[in-house]
Amino acid sequence: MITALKTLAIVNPISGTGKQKNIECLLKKYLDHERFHLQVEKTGYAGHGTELAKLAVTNDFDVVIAIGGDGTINEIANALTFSDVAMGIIPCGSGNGLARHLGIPMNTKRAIQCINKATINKIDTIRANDYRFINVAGIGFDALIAHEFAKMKSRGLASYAKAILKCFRIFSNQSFVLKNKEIETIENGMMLCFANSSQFGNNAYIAPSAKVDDGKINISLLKKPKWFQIPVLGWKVFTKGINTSSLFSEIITNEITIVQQSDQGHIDGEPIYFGKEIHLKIDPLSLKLLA
Ligand SMILES: Nc1ncnc2c1ncn2[C@@H]1O[C@H](COP(=O)(O)OP(=O)(O)OP(=O)(O)O)[C@@H](O)[C@H]1O
Repeated sequence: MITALKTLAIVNPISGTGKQKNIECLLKKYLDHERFHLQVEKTGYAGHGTELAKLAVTNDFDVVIAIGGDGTINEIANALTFSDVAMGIIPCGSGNGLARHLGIPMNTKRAIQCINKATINKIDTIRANDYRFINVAGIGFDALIAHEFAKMKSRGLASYAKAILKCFRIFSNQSFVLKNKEIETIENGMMLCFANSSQFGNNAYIAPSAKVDDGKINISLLKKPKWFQIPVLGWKVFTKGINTSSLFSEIITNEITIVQQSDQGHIDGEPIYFGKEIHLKIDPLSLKLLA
C-alpha cells in the first residue's frame, strides 16, 4: 500500500483578486486524496506563511502547497529551503511570476490537477543579505514601485500600472557598483534586477534566459527609456525579447556584491530595505519543488 503524502495547503486569503475563496471546495473535489493527505491553513498576517511552513517541517510533512502569489510562495520557500519538504504551488496572486515561469496553469482546477501528476525536483534559491528569494528581487525603479504599490488601497494590475506611471515621472538613472572575483564595474541605470526565474509576473520578462535550476543569478540592468522608447520596450518585455534592447544588459553569476545609492529594494514585489550594500549568492538546488 502507498502511504499518502502528508500535505499542508497554506492559503493567503488576501492575495490576488480572491480566486482562492473557493479553494477548499476545489481541493476537496479535484486533489488526488489517495496521493495527498491534506490539511488546510489560512494565513492571518504577513509572515504567517513562514511560521506555518516551519511547523510543517518540524511536524514531518512531505509537501506544503502555497496558495497565493509570489509573496506567499516566498514566505513558504524561506521555511522549506534545505529541508526535505517539497513545495507545490496553486497560483492565486496578482502576478504569479514563478508559477508562470514554471508553466503551472493559472486556472485553479487545472493547477490542482497538475499537482496530482507532479514530480519532485530541486530548484535554486538566492540569498541577498538577510533575505532569501526564489523568483525576482531588485533595486532602483522597481523597488520604488514596490514601495509605492504597498501604499495603495487596492491591488491588481490597474493599481500596479498607476504606481509605475507615478514612479517613472520622478525617477532618474542611478549608479550601481557591481563587484565579484571576475568583475568590478560601475553601471548607470534605472533598475537592477536579481532573477532566479525569468519574469516578474503577468508575463513581464526581465531575464528571458534565467533558469531556476542552473546555479546562476541573472543580474539584469535596464537604463531609463525616453518616453518614445517605452512602447517598443514594453512590447519586448512582454514578448521575452528585452535582451535585444539597447537599454538592457546582463551579468550572469553565482555570487556578487552590489552597492546602490538608496537602501530600498523589493523581493517578488514586496517592498523591503536591503541597505546600500547587497551581497547576493545562489544556493543551488536548495529547495524541493513539486511541479
Ligand atoms: N491575512 C493576511 N493579511 C495581510 N497580509 C497577508 C495575509 N496573509 C499573507 N499576507 C501577505 O500578503 C502578501 C501578498 O501576497 P502575495 O504576494 O501572495 O499576493 P499578490 O501580491 O497578490 O501576488 P503576486 O506577488 O504574485 O503579485 C504576502 O507577502 C504576505 O506577507
